[in-house]
Amino acid sequence: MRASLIQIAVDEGESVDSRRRRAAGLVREQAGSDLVVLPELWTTGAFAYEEFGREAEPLEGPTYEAMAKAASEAGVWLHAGSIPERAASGGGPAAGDGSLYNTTLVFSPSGELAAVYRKIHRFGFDKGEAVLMDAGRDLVTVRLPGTTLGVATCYDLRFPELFRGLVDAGAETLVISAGWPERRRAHWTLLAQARAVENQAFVLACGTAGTHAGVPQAGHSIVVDPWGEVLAEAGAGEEVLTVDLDPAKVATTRDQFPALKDRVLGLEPPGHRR
Ligand SMILES: NC(=O)CCC(=O)C(=O)O
Repeated sequence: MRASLIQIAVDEGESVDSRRRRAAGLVREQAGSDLVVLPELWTTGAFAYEEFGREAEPLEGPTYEAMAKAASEAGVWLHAGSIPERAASGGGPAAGDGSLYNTTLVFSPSGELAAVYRKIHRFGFDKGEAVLMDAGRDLVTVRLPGTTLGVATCYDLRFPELFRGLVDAGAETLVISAGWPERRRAHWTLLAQARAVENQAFVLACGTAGTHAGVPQAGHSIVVDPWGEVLAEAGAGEEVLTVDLDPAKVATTRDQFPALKDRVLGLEPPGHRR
């Protein structure tokens, strides 16, 4: 399976329309790959909080249209990163007409919508995304020929229980789209490897390059195999990271080193038994 991670630069000098056209062109250039991945909130920038409401789109808005078309023209499975989605109804904290979500779209090679994932862990503590957007509730997996994707977004990477839930639902390839800042790049690399090792799964983590809202982005998109080996890692700038994976490696790793079978579930809290 050939996967291409498009680490697009999200700089303030470029309009959303221009970046959308450029992203579609980059997806089309990946014809021949099986799976193409874009990062989190690449239309606005993950830290451009003021843009979220202004640039929010309905699910089937301009980014959906452009990405569905690009997926079918390239003939690839497309994890189209995420968009600020204004849901048709709801009424989230700062949403106005409807709730805002950080929403991932996945398209099949014929351009059909295959999955929608709304980010569960919102970043910012008591500001930014955490107050502007609503939280998704549902884990999402997507069956591809040869592997099952488990979908997660950026800050989700810090929450191992989400990934265990995806593995329990059959995920073998964990795809994380992100807008991770340079300041915490060491966490990004470490956590990507940890999620691969503990879940004995491939990790495809695609971030952004550039600087928006004064936040330099880490880049360094990374692909890790189920043994924790880094198969490929991008630099800091805009780049397409392409890697060939053998999906069967998940089963062989889990058979040869069956640590997942040794899980002990339902542990009691301290002091429960006297
Ligand atoms: N967009 C995000 O979720 C940022 C996450 C982040 O910066 C971190 O976890 O650190």
